[in-house]
Amino acid sequence: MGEEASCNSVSIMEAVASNSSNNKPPPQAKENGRAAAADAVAAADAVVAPAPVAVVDPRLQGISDAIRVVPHFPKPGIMFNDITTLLLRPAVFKDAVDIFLERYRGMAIDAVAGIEARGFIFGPAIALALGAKFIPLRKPRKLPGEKISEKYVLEYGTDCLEMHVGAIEPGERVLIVDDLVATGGTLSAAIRLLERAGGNVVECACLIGLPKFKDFYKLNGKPVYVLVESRESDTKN
Ligand SMILES: O=P(O)(O)OC[C@H]1O[C@H](OP(=O)(O)OP(=O)(O)O)[C@H](O)[C@@H]1O
Ligand SMILES: Nc1ncnc2[nH]cnc12
Repeated sequence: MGEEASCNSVSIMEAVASNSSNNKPPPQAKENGRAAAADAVAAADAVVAPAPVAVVDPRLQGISDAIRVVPHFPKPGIMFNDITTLLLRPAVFKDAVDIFLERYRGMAIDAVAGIEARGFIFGPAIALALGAKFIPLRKPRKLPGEKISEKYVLEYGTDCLEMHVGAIEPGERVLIVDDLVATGGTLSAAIRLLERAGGNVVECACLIGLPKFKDFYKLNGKPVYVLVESRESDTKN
């Protein structure tokens, strides 16, 4: 993959949403004999709708370049996207957090839920800057108090997430943070946990999304905001 191709200019979910919404007449319009009218509306839309403009944030390329790709880790066939190399570059680490803050300031986020382990690196920085509480979603047998659990399937195995009862109040607006979405199994479990406790999941935010899963970037009806696509090879680190 070329370096230019490795960055998204906006979230993948936003692109999916715009493809699937107002650009075409609904199918039932054709079925009930209003095909010509619907086509005319579509044609008018095509004339007046502004062409999408790809505004590429220059920080995204730096973020993509700072992530190391380790082939065949933790098992053969997995191209592991390692964010620890990004953490060694404070300016790039800050860029990533800043981009999330630019998106979520003003969205009345009450809580940031971080997924163990790598969501614990980005989530608290975002929570503190937003003035929101931080909720750790932990792997099994780590939380001492009363908890609820959700199992899920991973690219390379199965796992479970747990959350303390009482961490979220019903109706609170939650942002879920992790480093990477691959199958979406982990984020889906996190969404289920928070919703079972009455949380209002506003969005999920990840640094990296694997391109082969990009059509799935709406999970349990919740948008997933991704900064960069994963790189499948590594030439820089
Ligand atoms: O979209 P998915 O297919 O569910 O995969 C994404 C998850 O996998 C990784 O964590 P991992 O389970 O490897 O745990 P770790 O961070 O504790 O190493 C990553 O940090 C995400 O949490
Ligand atoms: N390819 C990958 N790189 C890093 N973390 C992951 N979690 C699931 N798939 C992954």
